Amino acid sequence: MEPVIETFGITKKFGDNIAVNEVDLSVGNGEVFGLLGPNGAGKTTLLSMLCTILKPTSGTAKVNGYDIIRQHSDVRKSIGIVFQDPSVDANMTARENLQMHSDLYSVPVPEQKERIGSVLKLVELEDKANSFVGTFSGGMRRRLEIARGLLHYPKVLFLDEPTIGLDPQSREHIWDYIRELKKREDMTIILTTHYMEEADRLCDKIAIIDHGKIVALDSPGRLKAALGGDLITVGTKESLKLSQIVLEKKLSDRVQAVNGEVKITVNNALTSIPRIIDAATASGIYVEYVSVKQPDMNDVFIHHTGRDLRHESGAEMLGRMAMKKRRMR
Ligand SMILES: Nc1ncnc2c1ncn2[C@@H]1O[C@H](COP(=O)(O)OP(=O)(O)OP(=O)(O)O)[C@@H](O)[C@H]1O
Repeated sequence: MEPVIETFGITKKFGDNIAVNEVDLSVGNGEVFGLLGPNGAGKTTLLSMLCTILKPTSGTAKVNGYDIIRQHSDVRKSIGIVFQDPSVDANMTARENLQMHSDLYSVPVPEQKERIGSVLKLVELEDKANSFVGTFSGGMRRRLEIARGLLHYPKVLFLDEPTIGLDPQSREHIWDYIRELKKREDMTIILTTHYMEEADRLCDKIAIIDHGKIVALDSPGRLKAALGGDLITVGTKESLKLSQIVLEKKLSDRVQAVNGEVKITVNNALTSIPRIIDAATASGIYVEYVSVKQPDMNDVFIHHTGRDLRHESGAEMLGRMAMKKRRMR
């Protein structure tokens, strides 16, 4: 099967900073493909190059068979973009916003009314068609932006952090629309996220990106299975010291100390836990708690990047959103 997106050593440098570093990846038709990574990993930069908003420093990519450098206007016509930059006008109604975009993208006039009705229906905003966008909640605006990105029948939809800052219920709604789109319109969807649950539940494939490089790429199920075994989490103030002891005593060779916890992957937790606690006690380390589970996406992420994203505060998230919006202008 011919990939819908294919990148060839695509690279973007900002001065000495290599934001995207020789990335090769391919996305198949009809896939929901997630770029998952910590702040500054290069997700938005990669997406922006694929959308022809930014030009690569070297390498290139094909989107829908078109080269992003030589055939950028063909790429643009064949894709839908929903980025962080607020792209709907608060002083217009939902329908007026969509009407303006249809004209901009030359959606044939006889088809416009039906198309606008159909995208509004998809994001459940039909009854708000004539309301001013200024009165919409954050989630409703995001839904309208997605509807807008779909008006010209794109074959590929690019979504930059589609649910950032939304409450859990609005997030679930957006996930439903994305799933529906994939099913109904046979569309390929590529999105960036730093929400583990979003990547896990929504994406067919996930590329974990860190320091501009893809460090893992597979289906969520296979990424989790690759970690294997039981994951023991030990809470202690001396997580670094305990992780070294576990390694020295060969209790496991997969150990990471993150945020006051030690994550230890073992074949059998039942036999390993007493030995880990004995080793800790013998070294005078106080163990606050111990838990066991099968690895989830967050563990996959920690395994590949050495970082835990769950600890981002609301203020950090808002700061990041503001910075992104500034950069997109
Ligand atoms: N226009 C720009 N000028 C200079 N540096 C930039 C620009 N855009 C991005 N960068 C830098 O490139 C790197 C990758 O940024 P990018 O926004 O792609 O990361 P990201 O994974 O989307 O992160 P986040 O989730 O925080 O938005 C960062 O170090 C960032 O500071």
